[in-house]
Amino acid sequence: MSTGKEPSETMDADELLAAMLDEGFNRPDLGSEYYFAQNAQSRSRHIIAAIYWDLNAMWQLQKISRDPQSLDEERAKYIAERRAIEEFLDQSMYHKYPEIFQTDGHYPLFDRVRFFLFEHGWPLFAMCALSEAFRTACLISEIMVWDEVRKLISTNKRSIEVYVRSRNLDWQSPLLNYGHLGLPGLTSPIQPEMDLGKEHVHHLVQTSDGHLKRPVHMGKAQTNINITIFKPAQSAQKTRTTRMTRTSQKIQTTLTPQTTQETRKTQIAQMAMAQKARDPQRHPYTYLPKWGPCMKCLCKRNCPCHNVGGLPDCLKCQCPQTCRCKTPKWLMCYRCGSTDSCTCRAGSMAGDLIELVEYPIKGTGVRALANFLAGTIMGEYVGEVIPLSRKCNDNIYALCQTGVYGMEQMDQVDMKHNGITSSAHVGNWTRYINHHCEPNCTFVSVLVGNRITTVVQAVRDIAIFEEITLHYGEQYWKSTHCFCGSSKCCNPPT
Ligand SMILES: C[S@@+](CC[C@H](N)C(=O)[O-])C[C@H]1O[C@@H](n2cnc3c(N)ncnc32)[C@H](O)[C@@H]1O
Repeated sequence: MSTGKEPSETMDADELLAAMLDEGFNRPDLGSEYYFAQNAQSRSRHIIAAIYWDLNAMWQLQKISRDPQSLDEERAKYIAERRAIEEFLDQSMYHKYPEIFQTDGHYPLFDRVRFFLFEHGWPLFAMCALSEAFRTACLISEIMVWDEVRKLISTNKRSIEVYVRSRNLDWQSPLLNYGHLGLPGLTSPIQPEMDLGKEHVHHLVQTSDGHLKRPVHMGKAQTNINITIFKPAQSAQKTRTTRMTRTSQKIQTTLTPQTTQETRKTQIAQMAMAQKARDPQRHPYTYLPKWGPCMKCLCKRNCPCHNVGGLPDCLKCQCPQTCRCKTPKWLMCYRCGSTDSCTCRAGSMAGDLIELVEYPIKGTGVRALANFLAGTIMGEYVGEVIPLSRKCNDNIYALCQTGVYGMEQMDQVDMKHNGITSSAHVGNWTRYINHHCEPNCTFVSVLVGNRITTVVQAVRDIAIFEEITLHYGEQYWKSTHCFCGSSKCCNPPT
């Protein structure tokens, strides 16, 4: 609504703000109420992201400290963190129950604690107190920022509770320190209302009505795995009886008594190679190094430095003098950059900072619990590998595994499909990423270790609590409507 006035010195703050907005100021001058409110909101979002980050860090520390092989420093770090939590709870208790403290020590009066406890009770307070960001915000943040943090905690109360409980974080024992003092209302909520700690964290989906469910597909519970699995026994028979017999028949017919011993040897070697290539034990995504020209000097001969990416700082390359050697070349590993066969795995921390939630119509989806930067590798798309020789009945979660793209060496790898990764029954959290016609992530096929694998990578910055999305390809939506809600939707509901 236009006020029709120009900003002037006689206006009060509200009028000035309205006039400035009329004039097309998106961001009013520093010092205005509007600016502070905006600033408080953005700062509170950073604080809530830091709270989840800390809870995750506490989970990792707790796991390490309970490991009998952990180092003394690691255990000391965990103990120091626990002390900081207890100290914070002491301050909060003192405010609530000053009579129990036989001390002259001064603790700050803490209205924030009182309101928080009134709104959410001790369990959520103790859970949040595990985070240093929460403790600091509670103690020293500005009032407007704290109000925003409180609002965000209120709307994500369930999410925080599920995060802490499903990771078996020990929030109870610091509270039990005060149990013997007979504090009212402390002992009962300590009992867990639900036993989430036994399930993998990605076996829990938060429903819109505040419940939790275990993901199920075609009547079968979906299980979380860390790496892609391949069962050669299931695909072995078919490969052997069809392709293998045909190859050996062909070679046998050419083996006539007149063939010289030399040719015979070559043919046997060829047969062995053919057998190896069709070995059902071989993982279909294994990258087989190839012979080829040196990419640095483009001398079209094989180079000993394996410098297929043409790295300018390669010291090994002595081309063109030594380019006559015959060394198989490797693509560069996406993780470590090595051109030798390495043992890398496409691990990612992002899976610890997401949660599974149910979205209307689309079903289970993935919500970010951190601010992720563009380019972050969110996770590897894992599942059961179905070789091309086997029929795949999954048309919901199946992903074709192609050669490596998104890399300079694209032209050196066949772009044909190597197999299908189906995560219908076994897979990780990435299988729940819903489609969006303007997604924030994309599939990238890369070489990691000696396997070609598909990872999910952020294409733009993703803000905390945003849904993580991918583009499945327009083909996927030929016969069904897409409910992404984008103005560029490929097949919106009519
Ligand atoms: C790979 S799964 C994603 C996880 C799935 N939501 C679930 O509950 O397991 C793909 C399926 O999710 C649903 N889905 C994902 N994105 C959607 C969208 N934009 N509109 C409608 N349905 C969607 C469709 O049922 C689709 O077949």
